[in-house]
Amino acid sequence: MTDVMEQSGAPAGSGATPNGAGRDGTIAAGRPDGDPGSPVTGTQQPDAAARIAEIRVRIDEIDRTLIELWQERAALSQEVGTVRMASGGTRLVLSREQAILERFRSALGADGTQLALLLLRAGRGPL
Ligand SMILES: O=C(O)C(=O)C[C@]1(C(=O)O)C=C[C@@H](O)C=C1
Repeated sequence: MTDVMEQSGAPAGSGATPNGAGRDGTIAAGRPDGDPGSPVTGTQQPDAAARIAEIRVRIDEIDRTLIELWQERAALSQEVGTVRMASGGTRLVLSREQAILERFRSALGADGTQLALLLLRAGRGPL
């Protein structure tokens, strides 16, 4: 795929969205062997391209950590729910959810609220 195609969005009829994800959220592999390879940097300037590649190493580390933490949190949240319901308690504790929503909102603003809603849903399922 060329830079021009990257900038102008997905090829017509590919079913992909501008960020590269398909309608179902999956990312198509860039190579036939399934290895996504090294995505283009979006610049032709070598120094800028080198710096972008360097920064992306750390971004990829952060993303891996976020995914691990997301999965760990969801598993812990599910365990809390299982323990509570097995002991005759409620599936949810809304006051606790409110406190978590407020924690994320005060740290990150409106996006924090959206993030917290997704985190809570990952653990206890949709309301
Ligand atoms: O802390 C709890 O009691 C949980 O059950 C975990 C959790 C969460 O994911 O943070 C999930 C459901 C509850 O309604 C509140 C919070």
